[in-house]
Amino acid sequence: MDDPVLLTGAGGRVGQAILRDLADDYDWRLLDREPLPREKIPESVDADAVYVADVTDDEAVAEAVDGVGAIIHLAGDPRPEAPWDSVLRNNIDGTQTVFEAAVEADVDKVAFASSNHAVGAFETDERTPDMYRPHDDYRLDGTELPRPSNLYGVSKATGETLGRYYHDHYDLSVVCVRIGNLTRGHPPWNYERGQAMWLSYRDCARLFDCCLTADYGYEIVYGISDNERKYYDISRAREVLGYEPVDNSKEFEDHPKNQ
Ligand SMILES: NC(=O)C1=CN([C@@H]2O[C@H](COP(=O)(O)OP(=O)(O)OC[C@H]3O[C@@H](n4cnc5c(N)ncnc54)[C@H](O)[C@@H]3O)[C@@H](O)[C@H]2O)C=CC1
Ligand SMILES: O=C1O[C@H](COP(=O)(O)O)[C@@H](O)[C@H](O)[C@H]1O
Repeated sequence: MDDPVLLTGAGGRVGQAILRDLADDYDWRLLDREPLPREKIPESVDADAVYVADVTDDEAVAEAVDGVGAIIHLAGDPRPEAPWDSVLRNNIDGTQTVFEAAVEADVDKVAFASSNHAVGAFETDERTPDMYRPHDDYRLDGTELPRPSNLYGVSKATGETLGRYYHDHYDLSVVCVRIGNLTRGHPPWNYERGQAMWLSYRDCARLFDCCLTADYGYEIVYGISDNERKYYDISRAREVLGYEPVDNSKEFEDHPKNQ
């Protein structure tokens, strides 16, 4: 990808995981509604490539998108318990604004940060906790319909559907990454669900790197590390995107904080 890449929500956890490993690999433009402190901006990024803007501001988004080849769209309210007015504005309206700006500016591809919470209601009382354990072979693979856990999950499922619309009607390449649980350094302690859907920082960067370099039409993939415990099948991410995760939450299983 020689053209600039816009990263929305650049100051957050996922954005910083991506920039930590890919700062020098792309010509980044960074957008966040909060001013980014110096330590969150890679040295390779000029000040005029940093946009302080809300993703619901269509004029500001159009300016940031002009001339980019791809967008990684992360900005939004990430709280599973977020109220409807917030996810409606930040996640649904903001995502539609980004997709619309992308087609207006003739952008090639958009990687959209969806979530495990778009499908959290598959985790029924009958299936849990077994589905979080290595012996269990229950899998979601991205072909299933959404079954959101909460209104935040509804907003992520809506973002996926917006992506489908902009792909089908405007030929925009769209990949929706149902991100699991991103934590730095180690998986969440004493949390089987979180360990089954752990996404390490370096695997997060590897996955979004693939989203920028691979060819695809419309895809929904799961964003987790190569965990032994899992209920998400990452074959599609491997096959279509070339994703090769290197971490596995099992490596931390005997850590004292897990006992
Ligand atoms: N961290 C995780 O484990 C997971 C994250 N995700 C998704 O990934 C994305 C990023 O999540 P995190 O980095 O964890 O969240 P975060 O809260 O650390 O970062 C989000 C960033 O987006 C910015 N932002 C929020 N609303 C905005 C708006 N309306 N306009 C412009 N900027 C705005 C915030 O200022 C913040 O810097 C979110 O869409 C979240 O739903 C999905 C699944 C798991
Ligand atoms: O979508 C998200 O999912 C992760 C994991 O969910 P949790 O309910 O197991 O914590 C969450 O940590 C993150 O904030 C959220 O954006």
